Amino acid sequence: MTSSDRPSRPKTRGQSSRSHAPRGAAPGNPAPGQPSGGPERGGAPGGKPRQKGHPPTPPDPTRDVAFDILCGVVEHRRMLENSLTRSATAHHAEPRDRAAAHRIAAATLRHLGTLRTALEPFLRKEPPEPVRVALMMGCAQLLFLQTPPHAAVGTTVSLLRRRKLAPFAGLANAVLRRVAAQGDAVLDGLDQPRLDIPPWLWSSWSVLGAGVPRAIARTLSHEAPLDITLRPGAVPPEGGVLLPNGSWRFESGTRVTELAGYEEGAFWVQDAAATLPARLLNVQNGEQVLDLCAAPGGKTAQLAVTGAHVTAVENNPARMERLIENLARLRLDVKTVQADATTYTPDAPQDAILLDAPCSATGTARRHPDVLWVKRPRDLAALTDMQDKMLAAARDMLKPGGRLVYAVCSLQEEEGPARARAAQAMGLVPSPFTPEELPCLPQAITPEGWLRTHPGLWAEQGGMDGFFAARFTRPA
Ligand SMILES: C[S@@+](CC[C@H](N)C(=O)[O-])C[C@H]1O[C@@H](n2cnc3c(N)ncnc32)[C@H](O)[C@@H]1O
Repeated sequence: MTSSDRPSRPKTRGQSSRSHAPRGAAPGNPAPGQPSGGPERGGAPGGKPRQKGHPPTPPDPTRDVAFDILCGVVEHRRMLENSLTRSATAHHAEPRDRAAAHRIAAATLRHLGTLRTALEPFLRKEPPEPVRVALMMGCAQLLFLQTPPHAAVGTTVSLLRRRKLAPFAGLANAVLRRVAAQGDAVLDGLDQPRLDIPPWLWSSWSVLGAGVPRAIARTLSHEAPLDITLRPGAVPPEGGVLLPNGSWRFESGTRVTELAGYEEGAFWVQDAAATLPARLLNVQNGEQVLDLCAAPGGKTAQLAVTGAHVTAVENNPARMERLIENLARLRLDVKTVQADATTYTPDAPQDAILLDAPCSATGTARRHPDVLWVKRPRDLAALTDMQDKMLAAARDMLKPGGRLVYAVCSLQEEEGPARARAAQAMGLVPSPFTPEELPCLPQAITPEGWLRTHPGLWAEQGGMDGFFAARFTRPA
């Protein structure tokens, strides 16, 4: 993380000096510490910790995996999913440990700027970054996950000891006990929405309208609900709410595999906003349709249920496997091709193409809060270059008069409006969307006839992912 991406911190630090070291010990945490950046009380002369006297720390794959994920994001800009798989294997984490680790890591990432700033008054010295990560993780459990204080404090202290950071166990004990004692008061006066979005993203979202960055940030502070798309005629599982676009929404934390009809292929997981680009391609029964960049296949499924002849192209073998599994569960007849969308040549020119291009995915930060802290402005150039190559390739795969919808789950200008203009410069003719085509969300159609959704829309129902889409035709 670069310093410019970090939320600004208050300059004054004084509360620690007014504080008193806590008395007593949390379970599994026998030595109360001191509220300073120094080593745990009882350290040997010369600053070396005395390890004697502490019982062995119990294994805790949940916190180990969450800590690895967070260090991966904060220190190495590694995506959450990559660290999750690697760390879960290393720590022999059971599925429920993985799920719990994901929940802790995601809550910490959703509130990363707030946690960093809230901890400042408790720290006299800057701790090493992994220690700060452990403190933020402990704090997130206390303030946002309602973990009982003894568990949040004790597990953080044990984690530091397991990770050869024992000299900071006392600091963690003291700081987290003080945070637990003060509770939500530690958040008083903090502009949480502003702190939890890196400044470069906040300012880049201002073009979406006054107040939009704040509306987005508010939605991103909550876990996203689960949305599904029903196949035509299927019975919706119980417990969902019907959204204006036809998606069914379930509470966050709902296990999709436990919903009635999952095994039978009655529905697929798809955010409400993600349903819009394929819908706006207006695919008809019998048309030849290409889905470029198809996995995991929500949009492929939408195209296939129309009765069109769909070919799904995906270059990533693991994601292709997932796409094939999903299509098999849904019993949908789709031709799948593992290929690079920039060089693939279809057997015949196509009636319609959906290009859901790889992108920064900043529109999906509700589900993937790591995106906020992993992506940098300089990552955009390689993505926009790839998007242009894909647009040019897609143009050449179309019949004269054929339709193309370009879509990205990004909120960034460079990947949205700028690419639509690039497509026009490549000879593609704009075919603007109209608000009448989208009566469920007319406010998402821009004056240019593009689709722009963001997480602040339908906020009272839990928001939606951010998407940009534009439609074109190939001239005759
Ligand atoms: C935004 S995701 C697609 C989501 C998908 N359309 C859906 O609705 O489920 C982009 C996909 O493009 C794939 N991809 C990236 N580069 C590609 C390339 N050169 N050729 C084909 N697929 C590519 C990625 O592996 C990823 O699965």
